[in-house]
Amino acid sequence: MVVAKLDNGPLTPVSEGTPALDSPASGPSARYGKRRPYHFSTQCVTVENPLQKDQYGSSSVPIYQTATFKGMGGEYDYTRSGNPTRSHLEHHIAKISSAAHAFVVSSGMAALDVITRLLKPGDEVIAGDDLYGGTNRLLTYLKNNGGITVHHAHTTDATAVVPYLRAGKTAMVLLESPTNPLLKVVDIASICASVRQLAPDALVVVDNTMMSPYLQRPLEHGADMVYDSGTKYLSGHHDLMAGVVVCDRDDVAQKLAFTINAVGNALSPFDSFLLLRGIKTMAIRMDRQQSSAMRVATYLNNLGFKTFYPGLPNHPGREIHERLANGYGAVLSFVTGDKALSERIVGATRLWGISVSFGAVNSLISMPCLMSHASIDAATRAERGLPEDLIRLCVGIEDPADLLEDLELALLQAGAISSVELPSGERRLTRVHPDDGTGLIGMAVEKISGKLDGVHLKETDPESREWFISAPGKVILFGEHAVVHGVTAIAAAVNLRCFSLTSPRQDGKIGLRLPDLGGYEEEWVVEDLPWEALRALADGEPHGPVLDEQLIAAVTNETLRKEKATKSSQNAAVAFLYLYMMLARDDSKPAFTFTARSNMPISAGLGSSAAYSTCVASALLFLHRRISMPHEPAPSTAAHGMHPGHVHISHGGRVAIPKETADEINAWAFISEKVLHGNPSGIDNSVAVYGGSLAYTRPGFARKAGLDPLHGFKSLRFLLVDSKVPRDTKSLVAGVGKRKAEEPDVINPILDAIQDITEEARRALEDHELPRSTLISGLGALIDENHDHLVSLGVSHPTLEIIRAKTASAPYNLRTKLTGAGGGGCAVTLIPDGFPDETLEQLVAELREEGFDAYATTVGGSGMGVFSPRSGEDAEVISTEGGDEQMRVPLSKQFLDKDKTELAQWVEARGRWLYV
Ligand SMILES: Nc1ncnc2c1ncn2[C@@H]1O[C@H](COP(=O)(O)OP(=O)(O)O)[C@@H](O)[C@H]1O
Ligand SMILES: C[C@@](O)(CCOP(=O)(O)O)CC(=O)O
Repeated sequence: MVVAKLDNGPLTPVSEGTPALDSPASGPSARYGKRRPYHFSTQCVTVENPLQKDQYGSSSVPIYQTATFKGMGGEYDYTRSGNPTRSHLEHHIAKISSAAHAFVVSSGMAALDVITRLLKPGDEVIAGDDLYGGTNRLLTYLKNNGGITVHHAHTTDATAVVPYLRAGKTAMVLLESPTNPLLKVVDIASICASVRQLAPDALVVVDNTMMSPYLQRPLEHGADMVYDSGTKYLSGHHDLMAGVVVCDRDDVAQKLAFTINAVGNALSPFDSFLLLRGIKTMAIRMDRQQSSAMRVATYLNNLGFKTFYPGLPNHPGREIHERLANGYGAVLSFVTGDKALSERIVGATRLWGISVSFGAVNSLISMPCLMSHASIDAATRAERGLPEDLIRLCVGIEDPADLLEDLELALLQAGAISSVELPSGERRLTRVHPDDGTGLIGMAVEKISGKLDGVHLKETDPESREWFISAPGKVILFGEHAVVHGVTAIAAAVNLRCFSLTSPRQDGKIGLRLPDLGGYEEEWVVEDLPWEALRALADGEPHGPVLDEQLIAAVTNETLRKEKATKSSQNAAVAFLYLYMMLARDDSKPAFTFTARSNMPISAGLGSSAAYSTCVASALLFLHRRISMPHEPAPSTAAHGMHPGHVHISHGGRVAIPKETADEINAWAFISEKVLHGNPSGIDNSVAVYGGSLAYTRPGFARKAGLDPLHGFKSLRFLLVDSKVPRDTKSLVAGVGKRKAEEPDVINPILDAIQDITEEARRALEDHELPRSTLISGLGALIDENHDHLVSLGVSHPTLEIIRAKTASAPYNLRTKLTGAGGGGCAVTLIPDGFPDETLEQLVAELREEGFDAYATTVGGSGMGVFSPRSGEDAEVISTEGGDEQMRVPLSKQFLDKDKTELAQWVEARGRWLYV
């Protein structure tokens, strides 16, 4: 065959005798006398087969979605053996590949399977040493089970195959160029010449997936067969799996056709249609992909990362590649010098998807040793020179500016580069070389302050680790609203919680991710925060009762400058920034991302804001080193020798955080609540921090203030019903306050009556002699009474009354009141002992039918909790393709992606939590 150099120019016409001839192969240059073949991109879109004209002239090839064809002696009888949609596709692929024959099967590996079935026991195969993991796996299988001998040669050196070539023995030479993932170039033409000379019967097979027929056509360099994973560039959209085999030799084609029919792995009609559709845009996609890939490779190379891409001037195989191919493709890889650093980079990208495979319109990032090549064992990977820290980038068609920016932010965030502001005001990016691992975390953090003052973090420093913190929501049984004005309230922690994760970053920024609030995500450069507005607290100085309005205004301004903020996300961000700044110390302003997710309804009266505030306060106090977290309690040891041993009575981590630490957290959670609510009583954050159940009286009023744990509460069952009517605690609390000021004679007696209720309830709950049935019926009556007072305070809502009526109706006969701020939100229903489960289920179902959500809850559980996973250990290893391609998903991504219903169980199962 003629060796055609494409240069985007005319294609070599398909070889003589090919069934693939059709009219669109020749183009519109008749005005110059002789018609010339169309260019490649034109060939891609002109799908026409003169031997298979459509009866209706449909301009797109129809999907013959049928297994069988009627009649006898027709062209098609059974789709395993042949199908018109697939025939069109095969004809088209043969045409654009300038091949005599093309076959399409169900995946790239299926293509290789069909090809290797040409081998028989005793045959020898020579393969490269930088092979795709799946290819390696199949060859190993054949070696162990098929009597095939496999030699791995360093094919980058064309002469390396020569010692293995044995006439009559070598049956197949398997090549790939450039190799995946190291982008090594193999001189296919020169190896083909050696094979012809030394083992003329051997078939040279080339995996051309990295290039596609657009950029490289190995048949033209002497190969016998070429296969592609059609899942990649040919289809381009990662919405199908396919494999393609092309060849010129009729005898080989016959054998391939036999195998495909015999094993039944030909591509289905629908996937054939999709692949045909994808091919039409292949050239235009790949043009964009490879020009962006060149920019990305140049960028990384200029930063000093060892980058593998045949288009780079320093690539050792560039000259050979340019002889063989018409472009450099869109896959490149680079090393960072540190596996953990590479994992952080991969985890920090957002636009680049973490995924195996390549060739699609979306850009992907992966670590081959953990993913596509994980099926090659670590020792073999090392032997073949596959670096464990290698990152592979597969460039898509997004705007290259976005891709570069996302990569740059990830490199910064991971600590692979630092951005330094020069005296001129310009920013310079510098590669940060990984540490040599002398107990330091393995990264240098250069502060973005204009001078390069490297700061090393130790693994033991809280800022260098990830931390989970969680806090419960609450149910107020008696006394909401009144508690703001000094009345005692009774509340308990519920088994719904807010969970947060702090992940360190190295780019001098703090990030806030609140997926529950419309996916709010923002970040701030720490140095650029409005520090001039801060009146810093002296060491140990408490915050004081009033918020610093100047700082509130300054941080509010910071959040206003950001897009996408709603009122609630903005409030949450203001609380976060206010605490961050108030708690910061001059010498340490840690950079990290704080992500919070909650499995309770937000703004429904269950204290989501206090649970969030507790997470924020704990994380910030801790990362600013205002508090320290306790060590895990030592396990029990048996007496041995002179040592008496030590008993550790298992408490599941409870009561491990000392009271002084909890008090400090509570004080700051209250400050965050003030930012969110204006005038909170402090009951919500107290429950979120201390857990359990308690009677709470706010300080500053006539009654004795305090926080007393209650015990009887724990054994009570409740149903929480969310009316789903949104409301705003701040304005409801302010509304009652206003009425109290305007109509004290009406409101004060109501508040006193509520105090009587809470005192009565408390006495009953603490009276252990009281018969259980008397307790339950008494509490039911108090619930009704308290609710009526809340109605008088003007904080009920028609939906809450509907819920009350429903739960009070037969056969349920239950007592319900609003809980929390009211105005919508949740109602709480007391479930007496022995209430049948089926009846409760029926009630829940009926409430759901009416559009409400219901949660059966246990109360009185743990308060705030903390847990730090060991770095790196917790990256989840999940199997992807075929069961043994693995990928490690960074903890922060897992946390973000977990389904809400599984969140609590997943987070709590990460390890040993310590609770207040
Ligand atoms: N999971 C969360 N993520 C971020 N902010 C939260 C979260 N939960 C609550 N908040 C903050 O708390 C506010 C809700 O407070 P509020 O209306 O009092 O409801 P609740 O009765 O649930 O405490 C939200 O608007 C938001 O500012
Ligand atoms: C109304 C009030 O008593 C409870 C507020 O609870 P919530 O925000 O609705 O969860 C106010 C308070 O105690 O701060």
